[in-house]
Amino acid sequence: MLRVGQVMSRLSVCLYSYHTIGDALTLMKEKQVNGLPLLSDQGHLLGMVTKEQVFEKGLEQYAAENKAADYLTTRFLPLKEESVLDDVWDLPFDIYPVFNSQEEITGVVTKYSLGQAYFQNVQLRSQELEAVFDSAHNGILAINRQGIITSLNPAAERPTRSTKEEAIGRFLSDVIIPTGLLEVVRSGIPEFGAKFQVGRRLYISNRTPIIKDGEVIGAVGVFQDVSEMEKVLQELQSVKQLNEELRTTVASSYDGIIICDNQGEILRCNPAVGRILEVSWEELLGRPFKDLVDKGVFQKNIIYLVKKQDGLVSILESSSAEHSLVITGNPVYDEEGKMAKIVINIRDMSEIIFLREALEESKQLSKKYQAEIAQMRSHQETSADIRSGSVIMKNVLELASRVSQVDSPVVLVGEQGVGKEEIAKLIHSQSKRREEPFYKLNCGSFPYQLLEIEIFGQGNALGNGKGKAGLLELANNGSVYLEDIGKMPLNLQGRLLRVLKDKMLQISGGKETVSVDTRILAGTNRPLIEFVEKGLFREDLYFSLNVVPIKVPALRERKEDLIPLVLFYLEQNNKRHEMDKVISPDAVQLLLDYPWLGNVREMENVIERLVVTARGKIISAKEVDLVLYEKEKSPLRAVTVTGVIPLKQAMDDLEQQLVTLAMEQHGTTVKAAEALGVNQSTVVRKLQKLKELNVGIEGGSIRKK
Ligand SMILES: Nc1ncnc2c1ncn2[C@@H]1O[C@H](COP(=O)(O)OP(=O)(O)OP(=O)(O)O)[C@@H](O)[C@H]1O
Repeated sequence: MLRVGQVMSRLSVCLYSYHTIGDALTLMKEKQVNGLPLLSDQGHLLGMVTKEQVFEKGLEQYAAENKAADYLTTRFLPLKEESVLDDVWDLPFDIYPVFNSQEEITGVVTKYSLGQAYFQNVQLRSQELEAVFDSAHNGILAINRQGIITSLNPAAERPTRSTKEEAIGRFLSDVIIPTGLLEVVRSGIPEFGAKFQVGRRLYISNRTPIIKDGEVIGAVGVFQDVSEMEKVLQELQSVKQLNEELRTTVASSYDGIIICDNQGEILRCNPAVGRILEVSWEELLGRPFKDLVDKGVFQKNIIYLVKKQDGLVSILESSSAEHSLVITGNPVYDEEGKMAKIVINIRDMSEIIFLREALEESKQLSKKYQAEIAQMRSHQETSADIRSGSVIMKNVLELASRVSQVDSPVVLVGEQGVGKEEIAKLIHSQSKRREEPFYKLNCGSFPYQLLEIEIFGQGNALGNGKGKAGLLELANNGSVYLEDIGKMPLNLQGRLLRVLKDKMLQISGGKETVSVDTRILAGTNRPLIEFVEKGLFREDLYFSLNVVPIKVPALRERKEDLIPLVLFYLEQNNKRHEMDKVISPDAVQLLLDYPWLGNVREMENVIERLVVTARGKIISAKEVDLVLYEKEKSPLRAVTVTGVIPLKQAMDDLEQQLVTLAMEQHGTTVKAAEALGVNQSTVVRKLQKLKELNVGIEGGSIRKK
C-alpha cells in the first residue's frame, strides 16, 4: 500500500516572516518544489507560499523584496506521511504540507505527484491481478448483468472450448453449456459445489454474484477440474470394496488363516483358527506366533521355517485335540523384494476325512433308496406262498381270507420276518382287487421328503412337467402295504387319514387333490397303540386304520410250523441250486430247539446256507450247530486276557481291534460309531490313526488275544 511519505518532496527548509518572495522563489527552485510552508516565529504553520499564488497576484505587483508572507495562502490541508495514497489522491488542493508522526513538518506534496503515483500504483496492481488471473489453476469466468462474458482466464478456455478472444463479449450460453451463472445473476444467490461435465472431464464450480452498491452487476464462476480426483476417489472406493471382500473371505474361510508380520507378530486371524486350535482367536492378535509353539499348540514354528527356506513351506502336524493339520506358510514380499508378511493356512484334515466319509455314506444311502424305490415301483408279485401246520397260523390265515372279501384297512402286527407281508399279499390276491396293482413301501427306511413323494406323489406346481404319481395313486383300485406304519412322520399321517376317510389324496407340492380308491394294508413290529401313547402316532388315524388288526405270531409260538417250513425251504433251495440235499433227524431236532428270533426270514437264510455249505448229501447236526451257534462261539465276542501287559498298551490294542471289527461288520463310520457308542468323528480319527500305524482296515488283519 503506497503512502504519502513515499511520494512527497522532503524539505530541510521552511519560510519565516523575514523571508522575501525572492528568497522563497529561489528556495523553491533549489528544492524543485512548487510551494513551501511558512512558519511563525514560534514554528507554527501559518500557510503555504506557492508559485501559483505569485502568478495569481499578478506580475505587475511583484517585487523580489516583497515579503513572502504577502503571498501566503491559508487554503491548504496538512497530510501525514503515513496517509494511504488511495485516501488522499483526489483531495481538492494543489499542494499539501506533510507532517511526520511527531507532528513535525517534513515536506510538501502536490496533487499532481499524488495523482501520478496513485495511477502508477493502480496500474501495477491491475497487472499483478491480471497475472494471477491468467495463471490461476482453476478456470475463472465472469459475466455482466446481461449474461455477456466479460472475463475469462486461460484455465477456463478448456471447459469452454474457446479462446479468451473468442469468448469475451459473447453471451454465456453460446460458449458453455452449464448456464448456472445466469441464474446466479438473476437470483443474486451464490451457488457452491455444483458439478458439471464437459466431454470426459468433470468440473466443480462455485458461482458468486458481483455486487456493486447493493446491486447485482454480474457473476463470477470459478471451476475446478476434478476428473483426476474423481478417478482417485473411485479407485479408493474399489480398494475399499476389495479390502472388505478380502476381509469377509478370510473371516468366512473354513480353513484357519493367520497373517503375521516378518517378525512373527500375529496381525490378523480368522474364527476358524479358534475352531481348529481350540483357542480364543481374538486373543491371538498382536501376540507373537512363537507363543503358540511355546504353548504346544504347534510343534514347529512355521514362521522360522518360511524365513529359513525363503519360500512356501507345508508341514503336517497333530494338534493337541488329536486333529491332523496341514499347515502352509506363504511369504508375501514387498516392492523391494523383502519378506513383509507370512500368511499361514491351517487345514484340519480330520474334518475333511470325516466329510468325505459322510459324503460317501450319503451316496451309498441314496443308491440304496434308488434301488428300493425301483424295486417297490415295479409291479409286485402278489401270489402268496404260505406254509403252515399250526392251528394258530391257520386261524390267522382264515381271518386274512375273510377280510380279503371286504375293503376295510388291515393292520398286521408281528415280529420281524413272521410273514406279515406275505399275509398282506394273500389278502390282496384273494380280494376283488386281485387284478389291480399291489405296492409295498417301508415307512421307516426313507427320509421324510422322499417318503412324502413316494407315497403321495409330487404335483406339477412348477408347471415343468415333472410331476410324479405316488404309490397311493399308482395303486388306485388296488392295494398298498405300508410296512412299519408306526414310523410314518406325523405330518404325513394326517394326509393318509384323508385317503382313508374321504378317499381324497392331496398331492405333495401343490393344492391338487385327486380321488383314489386304494386299500390300505399296514404292518408293524410293535403294537400301534404304543406309538399312540408316545405321541408318535395320531389317535384318529389309529382308530381308522386298526379296523381289523391281525396278530401274526412269532415262529417260536407255533412250533408245528417248523417242519413244514424246513421242508419247504429245503425243497426250494435244492431246486434253485440244483441239489438233492436231505437233513438228518438229529439236525432237524437242533432246528426245532432253536429259538428263531428272526422268525421265518432267519429260517429261510439258515436253510439256504445249510444247503449250499453242507459237504455231503446229508446235512448233519454238526453243520447245523455250526451255522446256528457260530456267532455265540466266536472268540471275538469277549475280551480274553492271557497275560499281564501295560494297561495303556492293552487299551490301545483293544481300541484298534474294536474299531477295525466295527468297520468290518458295519461298513460305514456312522454305523460303526453307533455300535461302539461313540461319535462318528471319534471313529474317523481313530481310523486315521490306524492308517498311519498301518494296522487299519486296509493295513492289516484283526489281532486277537
Ligand atoms: N408262512 C410262510 N411260509 C413261507 N414263507 C414265509 C412264511 N412266512 C414268511 N415267509 C417268508 O419269510 C420272509 C419274511 O416274511 P415277510 O417279509 O412277510 O415278513 P414280515 O413280517 O413282513 O417281516 P418284516 O416286518 O421284517 O418286514 C419272506 O421271504 C417270506 O416269503
